[in-house]
Amino acid sequence: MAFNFMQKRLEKVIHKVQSKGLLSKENISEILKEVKLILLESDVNLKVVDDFISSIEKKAIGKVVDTDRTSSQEILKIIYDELVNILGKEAKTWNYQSRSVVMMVGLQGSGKTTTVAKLANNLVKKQKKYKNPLLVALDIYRPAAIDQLETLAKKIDFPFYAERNEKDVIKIAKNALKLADKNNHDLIILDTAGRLQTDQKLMDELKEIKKIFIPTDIIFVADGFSGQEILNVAQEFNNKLKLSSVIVTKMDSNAKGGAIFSLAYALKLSISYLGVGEKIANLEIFYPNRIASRLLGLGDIETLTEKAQELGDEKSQEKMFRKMMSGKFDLDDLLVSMQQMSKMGNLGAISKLLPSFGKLGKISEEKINSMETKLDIYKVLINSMTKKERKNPRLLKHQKRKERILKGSGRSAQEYNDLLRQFEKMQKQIMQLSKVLKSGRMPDLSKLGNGLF
Ligand SMILES: Nc1nc2c(ncn2[C@@H]2O[C@H](COP(=O)(O)OP(=O)(O)OP(=O)(O)O)[C@@H](O)[C@H]2O)c(=O)[nH]1
Repeated sequence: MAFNFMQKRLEKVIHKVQSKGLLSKENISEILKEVKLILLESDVNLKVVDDFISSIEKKAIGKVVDTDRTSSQEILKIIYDELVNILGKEAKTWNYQSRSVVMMVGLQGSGKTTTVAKLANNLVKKQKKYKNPLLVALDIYRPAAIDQLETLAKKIDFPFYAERNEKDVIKIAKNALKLADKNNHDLIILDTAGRLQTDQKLMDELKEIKKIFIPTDIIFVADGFSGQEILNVAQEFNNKLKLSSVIVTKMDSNAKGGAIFSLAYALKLSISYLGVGEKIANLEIFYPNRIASRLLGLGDIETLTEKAQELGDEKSQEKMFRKMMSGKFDLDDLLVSMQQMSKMGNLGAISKLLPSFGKLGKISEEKINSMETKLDIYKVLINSMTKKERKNPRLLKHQKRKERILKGSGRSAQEYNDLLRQFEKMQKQIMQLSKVLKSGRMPDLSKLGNGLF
């Protein structure tokens, strides 16, 4: 999960701040020392950390001097604002043109080829900004890169251009541009070979490609695992090519993500997206305010809401709600809900978007893992039931049916009974909620969600 390393540590400090209520000058200095250490351990550049801490210090200590002590909420707000400031203030809006040419550059293995497909998919299928994309393979030095891009292009059903026997990249680039003009491609994404910023010949090649295509965007792809050295690398690429933004990849793994702070603050480069997995859909727009909120354990309800909205159209959600309220919620509906939840990501990832100070946020990692396991078992059991049984859960009390389902699913009688018990409990809660809603009283939402686990 993105920023796991930093988030876990920062959350602890923030809890400490919250538990104090009022803070003295000494309290603040102590807290800032801890924050500084966390950022340094996360590979954030020293100069960036120093600027960040001294800016908070000035604002926070100023408040204490005015009032003798100041509230933890005010200090939290100052830390949050400074985080947003460091991360780039606002999300980078996409530079939409009637025809966009995007050039992906960076070190070897940073994730360029994967990101070409992810970005094309995001801009065409998700954001619907373009209709006719073309993915161009300009990495002739690693032959597998061409196959890799071709496979990805096929997966998303997008046109792809490569010349497997041509050794001159510039020729390929010129031919690709001719094809793009002929076929009116409105989004052209170039996958260039990974290279060191010190390799003059290859850096000149990028400049040549730039001259041919005159790209609207030159995106530097940085590996989230990068340490301090990424600053010099990006600086060199920026000097030679003038970068438009950065995409930081592998933020789903244990990458510390310190590079993001350094690139955004020290080089003033905008971070446009984060790569959060190997799948094509695993690309997230980078919103500085949402990331700051997540880092401080304040959750990211906006992203959670967006994920939920992506799951289904309003009509089908309303249909499901009506079904629930009329007491007709069956095991088929439960299966659909569980499948939709899996589409949002695993429960661990979802829980990271919730504020950690609320009831839900306090769920431990073990509990989340056990919930995940239970959901998987329930899915297997429901999949072994007939349509009729899912619609009429009462049939599931029959011994013969139970034996058949257990045999088919390979699960135990205890797990089967557990599913039925939890489902009944959930149905009762839904009925109670439905009565309360119909009576116009305010429902006690804290009791909801206890049903399944
Ligand atoms: N977990 C994870 N893996 C990623 C992500 N992005 C890329 N990868 C993986 O990182 C590895 C390298 O990615 P590529 O797309 O081949 O990198 P590249 O920059 O094109 O590599 P070169 O062509 O050698 O320069 C692959 O195994 C990808 O699946 C990401 O966001 N998360």
